[in-house]
Amino acid sequence: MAEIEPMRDGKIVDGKIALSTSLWDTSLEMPPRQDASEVDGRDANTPDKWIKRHPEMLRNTGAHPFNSEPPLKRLQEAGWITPPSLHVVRNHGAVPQLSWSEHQLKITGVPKPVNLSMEQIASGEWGTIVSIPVTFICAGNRRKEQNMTKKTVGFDWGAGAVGNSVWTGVRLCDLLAAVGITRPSKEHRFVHFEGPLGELPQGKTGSYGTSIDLGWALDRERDVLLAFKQNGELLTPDHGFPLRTLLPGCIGGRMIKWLTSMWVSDKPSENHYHYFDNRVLPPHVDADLACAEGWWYKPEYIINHMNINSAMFEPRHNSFVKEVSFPKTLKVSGYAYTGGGHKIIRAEISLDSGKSWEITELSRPEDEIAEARGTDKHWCWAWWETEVDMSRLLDSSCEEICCRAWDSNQNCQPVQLTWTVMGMLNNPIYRIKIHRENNMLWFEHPTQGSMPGGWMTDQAGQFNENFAVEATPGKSGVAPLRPVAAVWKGAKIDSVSAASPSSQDAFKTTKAGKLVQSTDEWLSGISMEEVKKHDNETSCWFVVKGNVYDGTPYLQDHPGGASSILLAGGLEATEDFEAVHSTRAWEMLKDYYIGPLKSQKAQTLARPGQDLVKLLSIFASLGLCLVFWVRFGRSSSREPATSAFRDNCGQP
Ligand code: HEM
Repeated sequence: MAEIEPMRDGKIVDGKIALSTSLWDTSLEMPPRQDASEVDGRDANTPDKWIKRHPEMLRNTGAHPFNSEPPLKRLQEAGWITPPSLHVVRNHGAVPQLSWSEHQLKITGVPKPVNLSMEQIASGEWGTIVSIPVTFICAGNRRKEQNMTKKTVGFDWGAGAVGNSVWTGVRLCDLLAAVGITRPSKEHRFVHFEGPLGELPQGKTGSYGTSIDLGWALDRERDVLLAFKQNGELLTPDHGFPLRTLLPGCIGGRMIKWLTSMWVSDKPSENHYHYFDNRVLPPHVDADLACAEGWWYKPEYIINHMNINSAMFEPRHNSFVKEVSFPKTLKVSGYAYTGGGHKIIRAEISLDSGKSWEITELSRPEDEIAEARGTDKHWCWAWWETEVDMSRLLDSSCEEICCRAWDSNQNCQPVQLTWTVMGMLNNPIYRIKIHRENNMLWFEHPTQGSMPGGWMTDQAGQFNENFAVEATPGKSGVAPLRPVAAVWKGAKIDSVSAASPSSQDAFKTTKAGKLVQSTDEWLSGISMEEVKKHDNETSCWFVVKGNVYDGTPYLQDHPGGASSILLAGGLEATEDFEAVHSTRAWEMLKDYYIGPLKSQKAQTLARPGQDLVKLLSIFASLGLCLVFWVRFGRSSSREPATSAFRDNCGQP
């Protein structure tokens, strides 16, 4: 083994990491890590207050749990290899605090069960240590486009839920061989992975787990790793320190972080998240039907391998070119990825809403690595770019720039979005709208992840001066003669128009919700002062759309964990609630209603004795808070939950 695949322990030498190859040596330069130097104020009151996170990472579920993607601009500027600090993170709850010296991986259900320390795993005695570049993608990448069409059960992700790093670890097939498993049998068909027990609110064991077919795990060509390093350094807590699984070509949701136990059995996983997460169901199935008809349990709807996808880095959202300084050409660039080890063979753009497609210049740094490895497997994203003649963009018949990619299996992205209840693997062609106004041209992406803006959102068509950036001119100023890939001769393809999401109407009733108690007084109106007093485990109220809810009885069962509700305790939480929840969750919310919020006016009238000076001082401090808030953004999670992540202003 060691002869055909030498030990590659991921050490950085002269800024480079030697990769695992069998034919000749090759290495990859590592980008600057860009680690944060201090804990972000937004984490201060959460269980993750010990973790330093890049301040520009966009938070898609408020302050906690940390579900985060980099703005597209930062992702692109970081380069083809993504530093851990700017790499997408999906956490279902608090990050477990584990130690390298004490952590053990328990392996059972095998002929030679064993508990392995991290030192043992990293020693190379249980399998050669290998280093390979792999693109990691959250299956929710681009989900906000689905949510803007109709709310799914998942929270918003923009197009930045993707990162590419060099991962170092031991091959699962080698480790399995060392514990006595070299091929599937009737008793040995699935390999299970699980994180720490009791880590999460849901499921019998409270742990995140899944299983994959043993044949997949044993296939050396599929490069399944138990990884302990990312880009040459030990994993960061958010990426699974000290040990995680890494399944190239697969969705992130199957790669278990903080890996604690592994076993082999004759049945697939029964873990809660194995069934109720990472599924693509047919579009007619909503959350209720999925439960009523058992769709979660149908094995064919599980998702493992990534589908083909692409998106544009440039022109950036809200970027512009002014008439006085129109460049000759404009740079159009983006990324593309696919699953299952296939490779992206071309990326195309269309300037006529998909009737014809023109081939762009593709960059696939992985080719040389795959060659040196002697494999046809491709696990990394491809980048592409081209330049477009400004005269074509100025022509009013050009309404949008679209992109799509093709892979070596001739898979291509669909023209239209297909809605599904979890909104996963969303991959229709990516469309940037072109606006012509005030002697300038400006560009609008479909969404912005957790940031406001985008032609699919309520803010469609609104140019934001505060975040405006100049679009990048083309490199050479001469548009290449791009080969036209295909021309659609059929009926006109309409460009997709902006769909306004229908936000939930304010809920009105005179009765308390089924699961809480209220009083006549509260049902006639509750002051914000009263709400503020209920901000802890014994009584946790929050305000959504002018109504007050008592979330206390739901703390322990909440899928987002008790801390998400506690963080909203005593606060106005409409925007954060809206960002995350499905129609079903909005229905459930009604059961926790305890009364309407008293309007500011009503509260003032109810206290005629209050002198004017006191009122003025309240308004003055409110004004000051607002100025402070707008100026510095939110740094403490005890500030109003509303807009918790909207002010994180690194515009993609
Ligand atoms: C009693 C009130 C609440 C109910 C009934 C409720 C219900 C739910 C449900 C059913 C989900 C699963 C996803 C879905 O179906 O939408 C969920 C997820 C979530 N909720 Fe709530 N929720 C409540 C309050 C809150 C509050 C006040 C916050 C914070 C503002 C919050 C933050 C979250 C987060 C972050 C998740 C996502 C967890 C993940 O997927 O990682 N929830 N909630």
